[in-house]
Amino acid sequence: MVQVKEGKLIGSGAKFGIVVARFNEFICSKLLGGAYDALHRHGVDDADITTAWVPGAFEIPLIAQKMAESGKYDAVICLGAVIRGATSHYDLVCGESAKGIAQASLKTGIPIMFGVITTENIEQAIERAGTKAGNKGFDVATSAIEMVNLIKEL
Ligand SMILES: Nc1c(NC[C@H](O)[C@H](O)[C@H](O)CO)[nH]c(=O)[nH]c1=O
Ligand SMILES: CC(=O)[C@@H](O)COP(=O)(O)O
Repeated sequence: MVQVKEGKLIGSGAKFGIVVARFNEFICSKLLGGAYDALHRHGVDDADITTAWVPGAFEIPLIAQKMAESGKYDAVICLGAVIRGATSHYDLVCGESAKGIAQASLKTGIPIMFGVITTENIEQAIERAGTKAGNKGFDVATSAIEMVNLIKEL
């Protein structure tokens, strides 16, 4: 009989860190609201959520790793919005943010969720921050709950 493991979407009792970028705050605040909504609707109390604001997506990995290393959190949710400008800066910020978050998760063994939206324009960002494409903050927060419970099952 094949053993199948998957995480339940029950968040009560788990502790979550959130790292959110202030750059494009109009978008990121909506992502944060979506993450709070997901955590609350899956039973997470405000007392079990800690939110840290950083200047931009480039700074997310460091604070996410610090949170993960602290032992205080079962998962860390990273939220940001990188919107392409006129130069190659977009590619560097996206790449380093994604790589840094992934490396921090593997280094610490704590689920660190990639909730940084990377878009070609503001319209695409708005679509992913609570309009026609949903709210990516809600999605990654829900995935964080799943990962916390999956790890407990292993
Ligand atoms: N252009 C965007 C940035 N740029 C700022 C960097 O993330 C970083 O804060 C700065 O280079 C100082 O180290 N950040 C975003 O989150 N989104 C952008 O679109
Ligand atoms: C994603 C970015 O870093 C972007 O906002 C920077 O804009 P620009 O490439 O026009 O300097």
